[in-house]
Parts: sequence; C-alpha cells; structure tokens
Amino acid sequence: MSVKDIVFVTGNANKLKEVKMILSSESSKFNLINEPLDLEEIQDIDLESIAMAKCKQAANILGPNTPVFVEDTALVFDEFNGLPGAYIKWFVKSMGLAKIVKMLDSFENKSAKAITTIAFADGKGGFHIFQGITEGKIVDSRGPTTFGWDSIFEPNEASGKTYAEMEKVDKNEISQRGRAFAKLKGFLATEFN
Ligand SMILES: O=P(O)(O)OP(=O)(O)OP(=O)(O)OC[C@H]1O[C@@H](n2cnc3c(O)ncnc32)[C@H](O)[C@@H]1O
Ligand SMILES: [Mg+2]
Repeated sequence: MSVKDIVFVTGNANKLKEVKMILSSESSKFNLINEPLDLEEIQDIDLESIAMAKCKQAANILGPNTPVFVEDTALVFDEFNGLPGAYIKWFVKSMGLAKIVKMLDSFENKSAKAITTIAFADGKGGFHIFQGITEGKIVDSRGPTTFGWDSIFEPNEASGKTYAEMEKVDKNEISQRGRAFAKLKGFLATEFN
C-alpha cells in the first residue's frame, strides 16, 4: 500500500496538535505534513465559504495535484445570531477573554456553538467540506488559557468542565474539531486512495 502525503495548512500549533491526535489512527494510510502558511480569510458569516476560500488559496499555492486541507473554527453566540463566529480570533486577540464573557453579561442566553469547518482539496480537482459542531455555553474563564477560548467554553456534554479543564483525549471525543475530523477520517478511509 502506498502512503500518500496530505498537507494540513495551519499556522496554529494548538490546532495541529489536536488534529495529529485525532488522525493518529489513520496515520499508517497517509503522511500528514504541516505547511504553516498564513492564508487570508475572507469576510463572511458563512463558514463553508470561508473554509473553501482558504482551501482554494492553499491549493493555488501548493499546486492542483497536492491533497490539502484547511480548517476554520468559529465560536457562535446564539444571542448574537452567528457572531462573533469566524471573527472570534480577533476578539480574543484584541479584547481578551474577560471582555468577551462580559459582552453577554446583560443577556440571559449564554448558549454558544463551537464549529469547525474543514475544506479538503483531493488533488484531483474535487473539493469537500466537513463540519463538526459542539453546543455549550460561555462561562467565566476556568483552566489554562493556552488555547484560544478553551477556558470560557463549557460544552454541554462535559459535566461542568470547560474545554481547558478537560484532558485532551476527552476534549477531542466531543469537540467540534473531533467531530469534523471524524467525518474527514471516514472520507479518507473510504473515498480517497
Ligand atoms: O492558520 P489557521 O488554521 O487559520 O489558524 P487560526 O489560529 O487563524 O484559526 P482560525 O482562523 O480557525 O480562528 C479560530 C480562533 O479560535 C481559536 N480556536 C480554534 N479552535 C479552538 C478550540 O478548539 N478551542 C479554543 N480556541 C480555539 C484559535 O486560537 C483562533 O483564535
Ligand atoms: Mg486563521
């Protein structure tokens, strides 16, 4: 069996670590290569369009025959009808976590969804989208603040823990990224050779 190279374009070391863990059971079938290119992200509320635009850029840079995927991860506040969404990165960078939590102070509804959208260029001209969603709520920061908004997102399935308070394997089990990559894994196992 030949082992193919598949490129994951991301500049985010925390993401890369999780994705490597999630895909490790498939690692005998393909070789995961990281390209830390800083891709432009288009302004859109539609998460599939953002991931697809990122993937097309990556495919343009790496060439049409290279299988490559990107992912974009959004944090959606239900009260805010889809925002901050893909813009959460800039909120974390510019405001910090405490002020993001405060944005919801005057609202009863703290529900949020974490959404990872993967776009995969199969190297044969095809593009494929996979999405994973985890529902939860926004809480005061608890746990290490090493990865994005991990410490202010409490998934409904995690018995009161924030992502930051969970073991990585447990987070991957229920996380938006774990779910999106489970779909990519299934696709790679059955449709990609
Ligand atoms: O190079 P790329 O892959 O685009 O990496 P990025 O850091 O720019 O990532 P995104 O564009 O997807 O922006 C997502 C933001 O949410 C953060 N983030 C992503 N996944 C997360 C997770 O599972 N838990 C907490 N924060 C997360 C991440 O650090 C960013 O600030
Ligand atoms: Mg990005």
